[in-house]
Amino acid sequence: MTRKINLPPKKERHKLFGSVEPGVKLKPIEKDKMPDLQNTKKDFLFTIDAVGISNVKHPVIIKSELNPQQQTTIANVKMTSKISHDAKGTNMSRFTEQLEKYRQSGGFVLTCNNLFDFTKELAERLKQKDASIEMTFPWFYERKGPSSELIGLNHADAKLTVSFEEGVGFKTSASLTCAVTTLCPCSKEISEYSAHNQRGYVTMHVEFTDDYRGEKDWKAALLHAAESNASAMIHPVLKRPDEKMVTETAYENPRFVEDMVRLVAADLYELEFVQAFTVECRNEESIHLHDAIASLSYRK
Ligand SMILES: Nc1nc2c(ncn2[C@@H]2O[C@H](COP(=O)(O)OP(=O)(O)OP(=O)(O)O)[C@@H](O)[C@H]2O)c(=O)[nH]1
Repeated sequence: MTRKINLPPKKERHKLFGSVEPGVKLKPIEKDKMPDLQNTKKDFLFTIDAVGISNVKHPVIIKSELNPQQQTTIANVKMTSKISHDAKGTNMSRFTEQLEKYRQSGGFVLTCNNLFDFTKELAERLKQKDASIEMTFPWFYERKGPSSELIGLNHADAKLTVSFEEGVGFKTSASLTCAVTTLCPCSKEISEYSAHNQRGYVTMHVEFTDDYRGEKDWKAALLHAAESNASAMIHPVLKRPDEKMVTETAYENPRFVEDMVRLVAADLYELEFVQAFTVECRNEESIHLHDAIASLSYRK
């Protein structure tokens, strides 16, 4: 039989588990009477390149050339600024205040112009000459089966970074990691039949040209650069006719990890809004426990 419990009131329950009455409090409770340690001015020896907050989860609205053309996703946000050697600390609360301002104005929309305004205002709010924001988020896009045209959602990991510095201007960069299929050319060449294949992850880091304002959707462009050069694309929904096409397409387009980074680099080279790039490919080898990796960097 279940034991009947004589439940005390909540306050008593808290006491039972160790809560105590508040102690004597002598320190001021008014903001203007509190010491402001972080605003102490003295020679603190070193200038700090970046101080701020990271790992902030925040809903953001992103636009895309691919369907769905607008979506709300969760970004992991990092915001920083420099502080000079004569200031003890930054004002941490102002980073989240700035984020909240954008949320309350109808949601934080991740466009270049919005991030330019955001970083400039953040620098002003912090009374500093610079500010940066980095947004990492999953981006979802529709993918059709090649034969059935049945739609499902895929996603890639995206990162957009904007930095503002007084007298210098804005710097914008981005990264995208997406999954592809790669089929081993060596395996195809030496085997009587079949060829092993694997899921490859292509990561592209790009610096945008100074005049880029998001006219072309960088996410869709980077995704295309990776997928159009792979052995085959990854699909959420495949019926048998689709599966046959994907399998044969991979066999017709074998790729080493080296081939992948060079071919993707060629596409990024052709994108006018890209100033510099790094391409990495990591194949989760199906015939090994280890991964095969390659990377290259280029500045135009
Ligand atoms: N600078 C700094 N602040 C920190 C750190 N960790 C936590 N904080 C806290 O961030 C909180 C808010 O700081 P501020 O933004 O300077 O708060 P405030 O001075 O009341 O706000 P303002 O009126 O905007 O200047 C403080 O309670 C700090 O203790 C840290 O490592 N560095």
